[in-house]
Amino acid sequence: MESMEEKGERGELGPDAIRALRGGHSRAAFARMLGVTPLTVYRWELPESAPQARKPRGRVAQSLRQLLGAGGLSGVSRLPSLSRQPLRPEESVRLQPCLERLKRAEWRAAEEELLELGASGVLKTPGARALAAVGLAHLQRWGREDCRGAFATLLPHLGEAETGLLPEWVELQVHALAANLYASPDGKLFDATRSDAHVARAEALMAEHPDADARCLLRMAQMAGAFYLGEAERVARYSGRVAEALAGVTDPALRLLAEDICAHEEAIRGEATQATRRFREVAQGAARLGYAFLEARNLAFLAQRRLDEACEPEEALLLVRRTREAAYGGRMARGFSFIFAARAEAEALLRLARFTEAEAVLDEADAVVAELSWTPLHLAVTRARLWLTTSKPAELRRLAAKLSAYDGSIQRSLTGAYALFVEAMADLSSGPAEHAAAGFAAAGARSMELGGWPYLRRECLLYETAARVYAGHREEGRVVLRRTRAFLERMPSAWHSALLHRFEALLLVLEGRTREARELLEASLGTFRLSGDVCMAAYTRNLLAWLAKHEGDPAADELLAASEAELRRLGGMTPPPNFIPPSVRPPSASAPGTDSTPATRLGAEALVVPFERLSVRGMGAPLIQRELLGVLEGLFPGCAPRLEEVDSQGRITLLAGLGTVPSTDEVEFGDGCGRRLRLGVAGPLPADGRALLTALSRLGGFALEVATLRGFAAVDVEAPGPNESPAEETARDAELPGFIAASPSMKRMRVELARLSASRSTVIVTGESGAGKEVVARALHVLSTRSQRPYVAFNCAAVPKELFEGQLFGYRRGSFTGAASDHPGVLRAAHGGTLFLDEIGELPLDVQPKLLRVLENGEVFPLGETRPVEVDVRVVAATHRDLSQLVREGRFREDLYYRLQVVPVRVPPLRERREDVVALARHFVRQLTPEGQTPPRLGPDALAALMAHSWPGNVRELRNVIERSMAYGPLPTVLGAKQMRIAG
Ligand SMILES: Nc1ncnc2c1ncn2[C@@H]1O[C@H](COP(=O)(O)OP(=O)(O)OP(=O)(O)O)[C@@H](O)[C@H]1O
Repeated sequence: MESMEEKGERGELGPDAIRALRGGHSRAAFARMLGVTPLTVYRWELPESAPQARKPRGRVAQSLRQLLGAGGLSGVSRLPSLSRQPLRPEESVRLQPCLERLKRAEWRAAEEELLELGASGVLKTPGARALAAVGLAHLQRWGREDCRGAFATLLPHLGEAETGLLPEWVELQVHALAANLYASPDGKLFDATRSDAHVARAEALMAEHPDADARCLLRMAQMAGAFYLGEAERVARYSGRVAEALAGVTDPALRLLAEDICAHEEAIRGEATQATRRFREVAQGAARLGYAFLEARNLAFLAQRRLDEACEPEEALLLVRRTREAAYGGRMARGFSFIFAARAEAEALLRLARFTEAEAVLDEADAVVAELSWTPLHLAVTRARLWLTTSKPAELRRLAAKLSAYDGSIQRSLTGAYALFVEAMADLSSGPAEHAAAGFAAAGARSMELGGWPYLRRECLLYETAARVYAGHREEGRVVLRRTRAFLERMPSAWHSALLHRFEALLLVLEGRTREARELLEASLGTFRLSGDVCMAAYTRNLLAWLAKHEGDPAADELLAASEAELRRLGGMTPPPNFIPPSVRPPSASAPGTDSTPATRLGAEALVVPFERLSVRGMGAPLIQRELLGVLEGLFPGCAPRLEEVDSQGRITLLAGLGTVPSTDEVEFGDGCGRRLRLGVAGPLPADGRALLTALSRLGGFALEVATLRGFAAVDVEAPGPNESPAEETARDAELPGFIAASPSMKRMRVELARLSASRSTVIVTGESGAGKEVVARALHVLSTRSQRPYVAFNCAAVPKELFEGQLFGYRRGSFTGAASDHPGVLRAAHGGTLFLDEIGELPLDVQPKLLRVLENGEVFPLGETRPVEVDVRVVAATHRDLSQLVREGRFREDLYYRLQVVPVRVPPLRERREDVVALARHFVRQLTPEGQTPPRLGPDALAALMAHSWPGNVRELRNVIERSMAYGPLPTVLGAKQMRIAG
């Protein structure tokens, strides 16, 4: 027998050689390795005399000869690189635009083009077909959240990647995507080992083919793998790597996706405030890019976060609706985002006591969970709360059993910890409270063992406090209470704090401190009532009625009857038998030493409840404002309180309360972030009323300051500008990409600017230096029907007086010494478009009548011309000076002054619109980060420093500060206050 080497040398590729080469491989596998069909291999192996027999030719023959030379396939796991077929030029040309579309999240167009390409037969090489499949699978996974569809698309090409048939850079793409698909939130697909194997293969290829986008995809796969395995520490580690990998990513859709991953990691770590900001930013970025999946997903998370901040449930429902709209618009499959949106929706419905609807929403989401073979843990807390409220212990036990029986691959251990939690909820509902307390403690401890899952821990701590109280464990109750409080300090949530107040009140009753208990219950009731939590408000009222009975209040029976009727009316919300601890039952069962005299409500005591209500951590600004008014109404019934904002010109905007009744007493205060507010009441106040009003306004001011500094959503994606729908606002953002408007006043202005789009009227923009007058002028142009025509800016302060006229109106050659050629002048240069005349106050007196003529007749008289020239220009003028003062001083013509005042627009100084500070700072950080690098984050100390500064130089000063802070050395990951060096 001839050896392989001998055959290789002779280069003979007869049937025997082929069969020997194929060895133990099937024809199909061998064919796949070579990129030919099994039929071709069959023909090679036919006796040479057979009519169908063929011989290998060309490049394939070359590879086979090489293989022969190398001693055959044995020991070769992949074919030598020659068997990798490069893409043909025409294939690359056709594929490139589709891949570019994917980067811009233009899923629909990309899909159509890729499918068309596939069907057209243009893609001949396996590499091109695989690349098209990667594109399709990518958009299915990250455009539609359809992991299964993506997997089905990619699967046929995984084999090709295994056999080394694809060009290496294409193989890398296949492995990167496969790593992510095996780390997907679909229990049927999830396989961390396979995901890791693909990561390893891709890493090996990346040594030769560095690819920043693929690297980021791999880090995302690792982070997702760790998350779905429920390994909190690894999640943190890999998320840091995602953040690092972000640096080189150029693909905008991928960047957003990676940002979203980082936000999730922050949320998992319990850095809720920071996460909220990121969710909001990603949702906005996604809306701008038209990236429905990310928008939907982040809106769902925002809804959940807003519920933590005790927003009104209706607001959360609105966000959920927007999530669904985005998902629908993006033709998304029902997956991860659907489940999270449903959870927020059910939570909001529960607060509105719409129990049946909440249950239906959860059932629907559960069906999706089952379809995806996903862990049921993410709906467990909401479910448990619902069944605790509606007293369904049997259902709770069934849920606990379901959770502990879960044997899927996603977050199995964590699901077990949730099972313990739900079991404890069942005990709280009907079993012994001691068991419940021990159960919550065990579930909390388990969450810590698993690396610390703060959301589960928060629930465990909170309900353990309640259980300890019901079990009559005073000492342990205090200890857990302290722990829960400390936890909520780190992870503020207004809603959970209000609930904790309620449980704390029960503990106080147990300790015989009923008056303090009442105060806490009232504070908690205030928060629930104002935030529209019908359900919790009803429970708290019921406790207050019990307390009244306990205190021997003659009206208690009536109160109790009314409260129980309310609970029944709300859908059978009878408190479970042990819901009221024995110590709160009538006096016979009360603890010794109980203060049984009705609470007196005089002097300092009157402030306890208001102070408690206004100092709940984690409230957003709107809730604080309403709390402030609610507290005033409680203290001075019928006083018609109202809260207004006063700008630097003394203009008033009503923020809350009724604006119809004139105030008889009012105090002004700051919100610590540059805004002046005014709290007013109508009607006579008691003797110390004004002092009380002042003290409350101060406290309200602090609460607002904290809320703003922490970034609790006062103004954000869900708060559109006046008369503007969220969709319109998003559209406006897209139209004016560099125009930052986060504050209500700037949002209002943006709407007004758009309304002026079709008008030709002259606009005068006033405002302090650096406030953004030119930015407004440009925005006017961009939004106007003239946007496709020229925009010309002319600074009246920068041109010597003698050249002024010529520059503005133009001149003919020779019309004055030095006029060597014709000059059209800026007015004619702006024909059809917009002329921005900056520093109009510097316009020389003798030029003023000529400009007036242009404004009145649309006629320009260039120097040296005998006839006027018609121009169609919209003039936008700007000044930081007081033009009326210049008129009084005779330095500005009155007629021109009035002509300019047709449409005045005032840009407020930055100190009057604090909400813009952080948004602008982030915008500048992004703008000033060199291409290809990751913009640093602004650290909390930097944010606080930015918010505290008064910005006399306005936006320009802010931009300079950011520029300076980024000017030295390599960019840090986080920009701190130290780098800012804001002038004092
Ligand atoms: N709303 C905004 N969004 C983004 N950037 C802004 C905004 N407002 C101002 N800026 C930036 O701040 C800087 C100053 O703005 P601008 O030049 O428009 O101020 P100005 O009021 O015209 O100043 P001056 O009175 O000194 O001419 C510019 O870099 C501008 O890009």
